[in-house]
Amino acid sequence: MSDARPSAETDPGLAVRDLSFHYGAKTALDAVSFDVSAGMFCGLLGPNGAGKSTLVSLLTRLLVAPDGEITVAGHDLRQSPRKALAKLGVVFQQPTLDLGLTVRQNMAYFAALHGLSRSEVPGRIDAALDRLNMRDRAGERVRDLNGGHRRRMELARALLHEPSVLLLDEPTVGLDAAARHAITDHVHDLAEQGLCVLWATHLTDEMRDDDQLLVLHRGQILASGQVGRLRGDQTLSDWFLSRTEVPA
Ligand SMILES: Nc1ncnc2c1ncn2[C@@H]1O[C@H](COP(=O)(O)OP(=O)(O)OP(=O)(O)O)[C@@H](O)[C@H]1O
Repeated sequence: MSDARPSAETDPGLAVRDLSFHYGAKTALDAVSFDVSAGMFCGLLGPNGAGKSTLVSLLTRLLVAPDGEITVAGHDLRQSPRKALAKLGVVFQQPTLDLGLTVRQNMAYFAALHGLSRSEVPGRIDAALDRLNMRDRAGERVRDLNGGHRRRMELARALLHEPSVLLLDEPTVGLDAAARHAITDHVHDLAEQGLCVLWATHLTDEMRDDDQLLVLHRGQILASGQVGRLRGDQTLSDWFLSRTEVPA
């Protein structure tokens, strides 16, 4: 019988199967399964303690689960971690930029960490900055950028090694409304260009009706599907609260 699972060449998305994780006796994730395809913007929404950070840590291999399977662009994270992580771009919740270096220097440093060859680095940096409309900032020190531009730079940096899956952990924390809007728009554009996007948040207004949504609650997937279909006539916020709120 042939293996019906998509290969790395045909599946640029993210697949999670039966993923469980426990901190001692505490279950943080309980048999979580989902898929995010190429070109899809998928929100991962969950109240405090739902298990989002644990899931992000497992996807980035900061934690390793004894049970379950994570596949990035067709590569099994446990069996082929290098290949899988080479296809994953990550924007962590806490900024990880050197404020004293310029945008280009920060990106060049990251490119070196990824093992990109010297000759291809300038072109990759320009291309990634262009995608975020940040090329004119390349020579500025990060210290002189506002919060929104710093986040945009981190996003450009996450694209340097041309990942097919982009993972963002509450990427708008600490930004004002305009910057939040801009980052959300940029990442939706990236999904439209074909990236597979998983966006962890607890802010319902960052989601659009045609986005996909995973609701994580107490370590389990409580609901999944297209935002507009899930929320029906309710606001997403009301719909989400009605399912996840703990009665007073
Ligand atoms: N190091 C740890 N030791 C024990 N329990 C933990 C640890 N880290 C997380 N937990 C528990 O695991 C569960 C999931 O936590 P996690 O941080 O993944 O949730 P979260 O959705 O990211 O929440 P938040 O939005 O508050 O960061 C929670 O019940 C939490 O208390």
